[in-house]
Amino acid sequence: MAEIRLENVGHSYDDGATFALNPISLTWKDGNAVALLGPSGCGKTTLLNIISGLLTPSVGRVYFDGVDVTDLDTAKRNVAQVFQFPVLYDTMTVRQNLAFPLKNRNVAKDVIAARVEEIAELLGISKYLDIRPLKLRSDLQQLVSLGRGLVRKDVPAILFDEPLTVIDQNFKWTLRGRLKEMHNNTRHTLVYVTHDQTEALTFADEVVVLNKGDIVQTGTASDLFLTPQDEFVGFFIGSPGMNFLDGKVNDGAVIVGSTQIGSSAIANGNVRIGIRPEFLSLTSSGAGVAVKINRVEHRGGYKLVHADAAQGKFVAKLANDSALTAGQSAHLAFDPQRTYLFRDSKLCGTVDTKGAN
Ligand SMILES: Nc1ncnc2c1ncn2[C@@H]1O[C@H](COP(=O)(O)OP(=O)(O)OP(=O)(O)O)[C@@H](O)[C@H]1O
Repeated sequence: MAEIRLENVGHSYDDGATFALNPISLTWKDGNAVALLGPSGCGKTTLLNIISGLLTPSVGRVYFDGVDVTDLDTAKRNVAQVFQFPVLYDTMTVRQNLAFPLKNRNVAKDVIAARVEEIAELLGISKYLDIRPLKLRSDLQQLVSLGRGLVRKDVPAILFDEPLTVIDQNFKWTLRGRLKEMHNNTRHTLVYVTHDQTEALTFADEVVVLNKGDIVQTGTASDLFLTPQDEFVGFFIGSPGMNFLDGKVNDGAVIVGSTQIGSSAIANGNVRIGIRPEFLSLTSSGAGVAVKINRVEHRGGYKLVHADAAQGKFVAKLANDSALTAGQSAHLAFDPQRTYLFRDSKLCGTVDTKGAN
């Protein structure tokens, strides 16, 4: 396994007129599981293909364990890859498909046999080992594809491009758990592209959030959830995402409408106040910003309350025993320790409880 380092790597598909991936520098530690997360078109696959060698970057250099591999093709980089859809040989059985990457490298027969059994067990496909893959459902075929990616232990990295797209929703949970367990045991360097935040957050040690060709934040699941550095991350991570209300800072006081919600040392001026639906409270009487409830959504274990304040629309995630109903007025209170201030989309400060009313 290898440390992967990118130095000022960027890519343009139109000779520099626009960049699908703006130049970035980063280092992923040997043995880490990294997820590349972002909406469609943000540059995830471009970045993955640059690492695999399918794409030569327009600028910058790629290093595996300090060795410059920028000009090496995929085969020479020796990485394992799993794509969105199955890539298998139908002239071979599942067992032979799984064995192929090892056989190709002259691994001893008994070692291959044991490893194939181990991977099949991990993926729950042991009973299909002697069948040809095209006889299987597409999700089972994709499991075989995953197995082919996972079977070798001597690769610098395993690269996954949305590998669970065709897998049944319920089995995805199981499989993610098994992949995580496998990673804990083997500490392969894994790079995993997904647009699904649950997949990224449950799987990866480190999540890289991309938007419009830029890395907007890199962090653990809780970094991204609790301290988004950018409004995009606040909104993109979480279900529903972070709320943003218009506010201002005036001589240290953080104010929404006419309510002081706390204090902050940042300069006077307008701010966007970011707070997650989990950390808002709504009461039918008392202090706080005046709001009107629009809609109450029952979600089984909790309620989502959609409301309007003069400073913006927002959603609060409340316990099932909340008695608030659509059409009524309410008061919004903030958890200052979980409230963040943004300017020009970037995090610029936090809120102190001092002065809150
Ligand atoms: N071969 C190509 N030629 C021209 N433009 C491309 C090519 N591949 C990707 N792009 C463009 O580059 C940008 C980034 O695409 P990329 O596939 O890396 O994004 P992505 O985040 O992986 O999206 P998706 O989740 O939809 O695959 C997009 O605007 C896309 O249209």
